[in-house]
Amino acid sequence: MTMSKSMQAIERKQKPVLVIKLGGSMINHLSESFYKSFCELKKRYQCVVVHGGGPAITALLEDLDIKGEFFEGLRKTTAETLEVVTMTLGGTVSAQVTSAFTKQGVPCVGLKGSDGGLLQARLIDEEKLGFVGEIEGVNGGLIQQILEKDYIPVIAPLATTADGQMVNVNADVAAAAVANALNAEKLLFVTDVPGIMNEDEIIERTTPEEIESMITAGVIYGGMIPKVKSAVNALSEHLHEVLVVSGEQSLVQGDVIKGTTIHQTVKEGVVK
Ligand SMILES: Nc1ncnc2c1ncn2[C@@H]1O[C@H](COP(=O)(O)OP(=O)(O)O)[C@@H](O)[C@H]1O
Ligand SMILES: CC(=O)N[C@@H](CCC(=O)OP(=O)(O)O)C(=O)O
Repeated sequence: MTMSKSMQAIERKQKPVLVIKLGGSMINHLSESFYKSFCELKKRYQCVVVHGGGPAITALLEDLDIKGEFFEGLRKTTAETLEVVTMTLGGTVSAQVTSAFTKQGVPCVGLKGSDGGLLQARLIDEEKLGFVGEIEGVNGGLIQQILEKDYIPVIAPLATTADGQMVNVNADVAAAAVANALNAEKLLFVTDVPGIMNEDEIIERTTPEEIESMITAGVIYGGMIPKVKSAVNALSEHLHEVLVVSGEQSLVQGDVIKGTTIHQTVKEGVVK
């Protein structure tokens, strides 16, 4: 029996939101089992994708002989760099992600965060970082409208400031802001490692306090830092768990999502 349109709409609204951030490190290496498990998750969640593209930006900057510089995982973005960032994230990478999903039979719509006020930002520190933004608003209504049409929104982490300046936003930061705006139940960071590692061991569950110590001890470094910091900032009364998972394998094992789970600290029965 086929479901009426209104029944389908009710069923969709009852599904919790899952935000999936696809790391640039993984975009061209996502496995068949990743896509299969994505389709499984799509039955249980309203999925929203935010993609990165750091390696592709770096490669094009090198080809063009433009010097790059990072501060705490954020790319210094001059006007010249911003042009490369915009064409890479909003052009090549966005099209690569949407065409890969389309090939797997997943209907999706690629959007730049600068479209329709989707991601609104302010400059963090123009002198030090140039055109790099932190998110101060998300047009969640626009994302909901796309979900209502049964398309997966695929968002590039470009944003605009109040006076219309395009800015570059770290994709982990953008994904966390989208998850918060949509009261998402889960946020997944899909990357090129099976989770947060301590030497060769995967850490299955961890808390904001442990993460702080792992950063200080140098166990967590480089590109993992913006990811775990965004994860910790994203934890809320709605979002109890953020996961770091690999895109080289299936995201799920049975009903359980594989990888490292970052969860709130529980103290004497109180979730903090
Ligand atoms: N404790 C850690 N566990 C796993 N990976 C780590 C850890 N600390 C740093 N990393 C690095 O973080 C990388 C993932 O971040 P990044 O390269 O920015 O990926 P993405 O493009 O997916 O956002 C890993 O490939 C690894 O080199
Ligand atoms: C401000 C800033 O650093 N923006 C990032 C945006 C892309 C990104 O975050 O991609 P990954 O997830 O692949 O690292 C950059 O320019 O590389």
